[in-house]
Amino acid sequence: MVRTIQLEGVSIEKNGRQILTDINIEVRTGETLGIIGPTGAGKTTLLRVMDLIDLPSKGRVLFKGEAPKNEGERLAARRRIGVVFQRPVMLRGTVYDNVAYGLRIRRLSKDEIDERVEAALSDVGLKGYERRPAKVLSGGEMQRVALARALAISPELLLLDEPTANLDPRTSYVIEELISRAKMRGMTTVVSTHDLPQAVRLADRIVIIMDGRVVSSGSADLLLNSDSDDVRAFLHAGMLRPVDWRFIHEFARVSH
Ligand SMILES: Nc1ncnc2c1ncn2[C@@H]1O[C@H](COP(=O)(O)OP(=O)(O)OP(=O)(O)O)[C@@H](O)[C@H]1O
Repeated sequence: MVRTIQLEGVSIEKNGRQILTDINIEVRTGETLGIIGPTGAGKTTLLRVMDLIDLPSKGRVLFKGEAPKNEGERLAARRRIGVVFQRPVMLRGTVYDNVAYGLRIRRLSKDEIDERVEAALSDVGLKGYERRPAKVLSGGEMQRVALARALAISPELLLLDEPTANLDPRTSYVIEELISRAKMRGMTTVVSTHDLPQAVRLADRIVIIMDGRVVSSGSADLLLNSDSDDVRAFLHAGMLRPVDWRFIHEFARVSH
């Protein structure tokens, strides 16, 4: 089985705080992996580790089977990863400039940049926004520009941190459809979310993290039938009894 990224015994400590402990996760090429967990569990930090920004205090991270051996290799690997964080950063300039950013760094031709920016903006439903200043967009629009920027580079790994947290239901639906279409094209995606039905709709496998540790992982069905106390505790922490969770799962399946 081909793996795009693997975390082996990864621990992260920041400012004297243990944030992630002994994480073992593999992301298989072509799959969508859902990361769910309560607020503060370490989901964003986990995505930062997968984006090769946060370096483990212990353990190692393999991208395409290899751990970057030096700074040059780490940066080269990072260029193959697209990421959208929860609070997207807009660069100065227009929407076009923002989406073109990674393509210019990669020194693509002007024609190819135009083509890719147009395709990515149309994918996220923002065709016609090219000339708008990015910094005055609404939160939801910024989120979509950030997603277009990540998709435009045709990443080998797409990391999405709560991609619909600030969006209205219709825009959330557009984004979910986009993630599903990217998956159909073979995109390897990791999506962190608070939204359990969303995880069930999008993910092939789900990892539950609590207090910086993986407490369970597997298909939605496997989690549903889990008799682990930790998983049940999470469902309760999310104000969901197992019976609600079961209902959500059925609903997600029917409404997909
Ligand atoms: N630089 C840092 N120094 C100290 N503590 C940190 C640092 N960064 C994150 N943390 C702490 O680590 C924990 C995990 O943070 P993280 O942002 O990864 O959680 P999360 O699961 O993404 O939360 P949320 O769902 O609320 O976004 C939190 O308690 C946070 O306060």
